[in-house]
Amino acid sequence: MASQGPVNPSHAMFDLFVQAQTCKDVKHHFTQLCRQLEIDPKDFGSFYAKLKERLNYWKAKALWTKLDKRASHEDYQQGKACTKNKCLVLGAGPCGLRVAIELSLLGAQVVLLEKRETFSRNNVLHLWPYTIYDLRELGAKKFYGKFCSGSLDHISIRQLQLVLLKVALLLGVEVHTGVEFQGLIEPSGENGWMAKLQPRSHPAAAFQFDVFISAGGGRFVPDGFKHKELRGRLAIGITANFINRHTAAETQVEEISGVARIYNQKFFQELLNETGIDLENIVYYKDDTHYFVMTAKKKSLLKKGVIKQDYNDAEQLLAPANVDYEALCNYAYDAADFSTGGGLPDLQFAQNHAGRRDVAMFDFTCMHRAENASLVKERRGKKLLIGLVGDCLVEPFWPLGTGIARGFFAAFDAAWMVRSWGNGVPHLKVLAERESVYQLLSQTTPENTSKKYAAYSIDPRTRYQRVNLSAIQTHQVQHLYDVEKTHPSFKKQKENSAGGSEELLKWYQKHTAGYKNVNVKDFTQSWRSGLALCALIHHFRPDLIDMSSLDESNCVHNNQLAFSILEKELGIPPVMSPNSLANTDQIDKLSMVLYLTQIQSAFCMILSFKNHHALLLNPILLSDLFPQTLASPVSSELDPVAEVAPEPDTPALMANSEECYFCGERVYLLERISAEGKFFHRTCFTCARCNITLRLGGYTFDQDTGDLLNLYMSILGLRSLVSKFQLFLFCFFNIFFVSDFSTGKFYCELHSEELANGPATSCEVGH
Ligand SMILES: NC(=O)C1=CN([C@@H]2O[C@H](COP(=O)(O)OP(=O)(O)OC[C@H]3O[C@@H](n4cnc5c(N)ncnc54)[C@H](OP(=O)(O)O)[C@@H]3O)[C@@H](O)[C@H]2O)C=CC1
Repeated sequence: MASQGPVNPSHAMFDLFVQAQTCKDVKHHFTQLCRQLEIDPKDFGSFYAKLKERLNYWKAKALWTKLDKRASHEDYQQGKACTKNKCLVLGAGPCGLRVAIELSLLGAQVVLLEKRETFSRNNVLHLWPYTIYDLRELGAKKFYGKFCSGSLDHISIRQLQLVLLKVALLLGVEVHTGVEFQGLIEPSGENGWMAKLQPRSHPAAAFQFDVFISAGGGRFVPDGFKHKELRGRLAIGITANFINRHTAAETQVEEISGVARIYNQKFFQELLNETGIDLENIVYYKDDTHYFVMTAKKKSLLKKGVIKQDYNDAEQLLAPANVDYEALCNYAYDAADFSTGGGLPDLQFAQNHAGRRDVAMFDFTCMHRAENASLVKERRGKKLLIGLVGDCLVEPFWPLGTGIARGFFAAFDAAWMVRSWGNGVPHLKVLAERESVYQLLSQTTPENTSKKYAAYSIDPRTRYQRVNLSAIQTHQVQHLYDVEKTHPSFKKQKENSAGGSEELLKWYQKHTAGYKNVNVKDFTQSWRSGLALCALIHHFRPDLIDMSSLDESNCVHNNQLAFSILEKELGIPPVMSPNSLANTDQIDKLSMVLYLTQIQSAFCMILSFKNHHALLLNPILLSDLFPQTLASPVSSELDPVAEVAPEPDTPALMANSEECYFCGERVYLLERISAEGKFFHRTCFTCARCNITLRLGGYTFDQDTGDLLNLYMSILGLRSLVSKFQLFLFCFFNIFFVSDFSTGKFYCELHSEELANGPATSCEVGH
């Protein structure tokens, strides 16, 4: 009744804003509220403070208490960490909105663009415990009373978007819907980085920014980033949403949090007998809609006429032209009706954003993942920090329950990156830190992340259990700094390196001149036979090599000889195998330059130390400088003044070559990769269970020695049906690379999930 509502118009407007159930209504009531309170939302710096001051309404105050608590976290530096930063966020999906909230708490000006006008995703997302905690602390329950009530741990995407949109607006984020981002516009004249938008005349097109966060969803890849596609065996997913009228009869019907064929043969056989529908599994969640997601067998889809023609290629198979939409609706309807025992009366499809019946079919074993999470572009001296979050960074393999949880993690990590940027941390360090954290993202599970949800902040150390912010070094992210070729710093860098290589080449020419079959004219082919290296060694230490015994055609032997001497006497490990140098199609120039620079440094020091005999009086210093030389019997024959080590400023080559962690063979610098402090051949880096090749950042390492998977398998019989369903899913979709924390072994995503989660994790149903 009208008389029971608040009398103060701004209170009434606030209530309407809080209760609004569409994106349009939220924005409309927000504008009305701002007008009523005479606050300009563009005044982002003081907007929230003014709002609090002018809306002294008990309902609002309860919300302010929550938001104040979050804002008071030390990471935000009292909202001053990023006051100079202007951030453009692309995408008002859950992840774009979540990162926008964090950026505004850091004090940045945040403009968010979304091409859709409406929030119409009925699909339901499973929430990890921390996401529930996080959303509660942002006031989710005040905006959506039913939020995770009782044992519910899911929410429809559109409800989640509405909650986050409201919070973002209250914190001063400028949200524009119906605007498409079409690319970056490089700085020119007085202008900094801007965005090309559709419509072109949109006011946000004038926004100049120094941070760009892309949360544009799974298929959106901003310029400069590379996506990898991971594809498993075909698994055809169908999602369907039906209107929930919230009647007593509907309330009675129980949710199905996951049932898989291998654990309930009878159910699926009956379904097949009665309807001709053949499924691997089915999930049903009751939310804004009745939401069903199921995996259907291709054969039954063909038989029921849902798929018109059989193709091996999944894209062709599921292309809209090859799908009978009517038949698909019937298929989904019958499956939903059967699995709920006909308990949902008058099943009627909800509408999707296109105003059609909300049913979709897709190949959900195809997953994209960005190779890196960040990038810095510099043009005309203006730097732009770019970061990816959400599906745009890592698309979830939804049956594993990872999507929104990892999406929020990435949003926090991106905010932490922007905080460093705002604090003036050098750009390469910002990138290195962000990429160090990104390596861990695919490994996160509810089990291996910190349980102290209240302590979670944008600081990765509060969430990831084993994070090393310096795991990746600045020199490893040079390629993520994209500076224009005409920029003075680029030119200088290039000149220096060119000049440096020329000097190096001349030095080698001088010290190998006159040797038979040795002609140093480059950093690649000239070194293939091994004679040039042997000649150099002979030049400085003729006693170590008999040049007359060497045969130019015996390249592998020559290389082996030179590598051994250089390693033993100077402590410089080879960067590749003797065979690789002799036979590879393309010798890596950069690696050779680095290797030869090491050798040059070492021999130069020998020469220079000839005049510094005093040094030899200090044996401790000597042993520090020349460990190999002093330890080796050969070295005792060396001229003492020659006992020198390479310069310490080339750490990469200082490390000795290692044995491969997997095969035990020697692994050379050029061919080696490392993870968890272990070195190995790229080809040896495979999952301990399924042998699939792993990638860095996409594995889990288990330190213990026992294989927990066996343990989980053995206790499987004691677990619930849902648990079995999960394990079944993990086995069924055995392709994705993650990792685990239980065995001294490396695991792919699939098997790590099995290990880390065990069969107890519930499945995610959003997609
Ligand atoms: N159908 C489903 O159930 C889906 C579920 N999800 C789940 O949602 C969660 C978070 O996803 P999130 O990473 O936020 O991504 P989302 O896909 O939810 O959001 C990205 C948004 O950005 C919009 N967008 C894309 N390109 C542009 C552009 N050039 N200009 C303006 N807007 C653009 C997208 O519109 P548009 O979609 O029209 O391209 C979309 O609304 C994950 O858990 C994920 O699994 C994500 C996608 C689909």
